[in-house]
Amino acid sequence: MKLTIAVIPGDGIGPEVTAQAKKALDAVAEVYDHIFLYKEAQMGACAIEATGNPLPDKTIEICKKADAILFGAIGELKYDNDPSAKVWPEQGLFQLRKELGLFCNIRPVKAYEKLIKNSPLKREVIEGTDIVIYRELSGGIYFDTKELSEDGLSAFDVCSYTVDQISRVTHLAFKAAQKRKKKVTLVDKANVLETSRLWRKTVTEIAKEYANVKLDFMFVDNAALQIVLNPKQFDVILTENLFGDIISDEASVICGSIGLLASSSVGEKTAMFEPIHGTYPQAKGKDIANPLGSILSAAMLLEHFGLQEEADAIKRALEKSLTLGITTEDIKGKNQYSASTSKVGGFIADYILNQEDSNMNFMNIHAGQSTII
Ligand SMILES: NC(=O)C1=CN([C@@H]2O[C@H](COP(=O)(O)OP(=O)(O)OC[C@H]3O[C@@H](n4cnc5c(N)ncnc54)[C@H](O)[C@@H]3O)[C@@H](O)[C@H]2O)C=CC1
Ligand SMILES: CC(C)CC(=O)C(=O)O
Ligand SMILES: [Mg+2]
Repeated sequence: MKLTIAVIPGDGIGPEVTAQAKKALDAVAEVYDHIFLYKEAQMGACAIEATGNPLPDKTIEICKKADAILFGAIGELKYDNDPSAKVWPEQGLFQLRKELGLFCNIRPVKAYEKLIKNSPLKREVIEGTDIVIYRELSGGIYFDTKELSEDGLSAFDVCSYTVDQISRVTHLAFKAAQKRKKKVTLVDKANVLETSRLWRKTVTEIAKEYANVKLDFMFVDNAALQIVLNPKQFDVILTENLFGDIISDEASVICGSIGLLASSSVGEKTAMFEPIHGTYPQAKGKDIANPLGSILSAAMLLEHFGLQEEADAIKRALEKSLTLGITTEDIKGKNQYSASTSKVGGFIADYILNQEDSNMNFMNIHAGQSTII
């Protein structure tokens, strides 16, 4: 298959982790005889520095022409800490999601056997957890009117949703549940918010079309508790933009690190693949960030095009890296045995290239070390 992939590395650790995802894709292309062409584009703080605009027109054009988009992360402390900034990196991401009509962000969360001991949660709580969060991505409080009063003493952000926005993501969530454990949990705040009441009404109606899927409801404050108390009760979580953003970061604790969580953002015409984390500015340029979320996002990209065998090859390589303990310091703690971002990415690419004979790569990576864990 020939695919043109727009690559937006972004800011902070974005370029470092995206480079590892590309290595994995290149290895897949070689082994499975595909052609992946990359078109790099700027977005975020780097784009502001270069052009004054967090989302240059050229980036939109490259993304619209591509078959899919691989995205790192955007954002920089300089802008986070300047409330009076006129333009900021995150605007680029939100505008791109809008331009491309990306309305559903899919975030799988699972407990990896090898990493259960790395989670601060107990084994018996998280073992076997397999959740997928369907986060609405085009509406809600992130997208509607926001204003600071002239005297600077008050501000508002409007949260709005339409039935159409709710319906399209709901259908995707129910279709996913049909192929899984047949349960959808709608996370909302319907005891307080009018938008949440519209969500409940709309989702309840749509649920009738999926008779084999059980629908239940949970208020978001309780969901934040239940995700760490009893995550195994969830199958598909369906929720609005802000709640999905927050509870998915929380759910990443189940995996052992947010650096492991991947996502796909889908629209009618295209899809973007991105780790769920941000730019982790403290790690920028240090080659210590976990690249697995970005690499798994590349696997989701392949799945999107029906390349399941290829996606599975990436996932097996990832599992092997966990088994061998070739992991970054967020997993292992900072010590002599933690591997760098590029070494983890290199191992995964080599493992795919060498048709899964890991021994040689393992020796290369750990040359001079007699033990690894
Ligand atoms: N999709 C995007 O581009 C996102 C961008 N951001 C932006 O990123 C910047 C930093 O935001 P934060 O709130 O600090 O969130 P963050 O996700 O960048 O980092 C939070 C914490 O998660 C951990 N972490 C994140 N990614 C990791 C990785 N790959 N490997 C190991 N550990 C990792 C680190 O402990 C870090 O301190 C801000 O400017 C924010 O706006 C935040 C979230 C998403
Ligand atoms: C730029 C961020 C506010 C977006 C975010 O946190 C996310 O989409 O997960
Ligand atoms: Mg987020």
